[in-house]
Amino acid sequence: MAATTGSEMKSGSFMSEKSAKIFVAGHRGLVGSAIVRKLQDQGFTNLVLRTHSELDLTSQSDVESFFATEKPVYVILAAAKVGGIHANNTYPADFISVNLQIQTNVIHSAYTHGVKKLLFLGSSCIYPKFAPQPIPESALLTGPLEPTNEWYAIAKIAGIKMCQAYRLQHQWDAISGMPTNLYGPNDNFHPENSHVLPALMRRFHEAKANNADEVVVWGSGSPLREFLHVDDLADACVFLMGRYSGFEHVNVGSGIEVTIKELAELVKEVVGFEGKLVWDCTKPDGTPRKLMDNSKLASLGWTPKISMKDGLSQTYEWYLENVVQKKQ
Ligand SMILES: NC(=O)C1=CN([C@@H]2O[C@H](COP(=O)(O)OP(=O)(O)OC[C@H]3O[C@@H](n4cnc5c(N)ncnc54)[C@H](OP(=O)(O)O)[C@@H]3O)[C@@H](O)[C@H]2O)C=CC1
Ligand SMILES: C[C@H]1O[C@H](OP(=O)(O)OP(=O)(O)OC[C@H]2O[C@@H](n3cnc4c(=O)[nH]c(N)nc43)[C@H](O)[C@@H]2O)[C@@H](O)[C@@H](O)C1=O
Repeated sequence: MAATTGSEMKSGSFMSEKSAKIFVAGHRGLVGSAIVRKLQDQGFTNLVLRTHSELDLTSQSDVESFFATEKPVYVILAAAKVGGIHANNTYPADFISVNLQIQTNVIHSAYTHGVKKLLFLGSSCIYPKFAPQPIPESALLTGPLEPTNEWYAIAKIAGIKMCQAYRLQHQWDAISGMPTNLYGPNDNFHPENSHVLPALMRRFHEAKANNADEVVVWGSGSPLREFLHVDDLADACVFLMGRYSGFEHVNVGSGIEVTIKELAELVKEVVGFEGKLVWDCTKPDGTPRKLMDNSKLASLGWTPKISMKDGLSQTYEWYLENVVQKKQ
């Protein structure tokens, strides 16, 4: 069989089909909600959305009936079991099984029911723990994974491979984007299960409100992480839907890399906490560094716009208005 991988870049019709039915899976999450805002800003009028309780994407029969009935033309898959280092490390069975089920059901039913194009979202944790930095797309499957999130990473790698397999066998336009660590409105601010940025924002906020002297931060503070505002990611997703039809997944990063210690100092300043930091070295550091090589996406014509300073202030304002004030 000839390997039909699709053109690396073509100007698809997506951007001109403003009334085409688009299923954004996971539309109430950090990423899905940002994608909905971006699509609406760009004039897309026919979004089909389902909450988790309306459609459980782990149910193959429910997903199948949904696609048979709704017949979306485009799909953006931003529904997944997601969490930070502690959640990934504590619930490995959930992270591998739920993600494999959601993505397998959605990708297969989307193909079967004639969806024109699908975007699958993975994560920078798909790359080997000691990948070359910045990490090019070609580093996939070249070495062992970071143990704290290998179960989630294996599911995400399977998602990329499923898109590639359907492209090869059926010439179907399924693409994959690999975002770096994200933050922004509608993030998960759970004290243990969230990612580092929302976890610290909440912890500093609560410490300030309670006049605490210190805040505990996990690990050694030395790991490096790259952060991208979710509105930039959403912009990149719409860009990829309109402009990319290649076989290989595409990294989506910011190039903005800080140590966890620097991040803690930045969040502390934005929140206005004046006490000290205490490091809990019983907690895992995870991968030492995972900076994406963004040159592929940049060469297609996309670059991020939101600075970390603006992104952090905007996210803290959102947190105050939408989490803190709603609790009062
Ligand atoms: N956050 C980050 O830093 C990063 C995220 N990503 C990727 O982006 C995508 C979205 O992540 P993010 O927005 O952060 O995650 P969130 O947890 O914020 O949102 C996930 C969404 O998926 C929905 N969902 C989960 N399970 C099911 C299910 N069984 N049936 C239906 N819906 C379900 C959730 O609904 P409900 O809340 O009702 O359960 C929620 O709306 C994921 O693929 C993730 O891997 C990639 C890199 C970094
Ligand atoms: C996006 C990516 O996110 C996950 O990987 P991660 O980047 O390691 O995730 P994280 O944000 O939880 O931690 C980043 C760093 O920060 C430190 N850290 C300090 N203090 C807190 C803290 O309070 N909470 C958390 N969560 N981490 C803390 C923590 O010890 C670590 O060194 C994947 O599992 C997977 O979900 C994935 O793909």
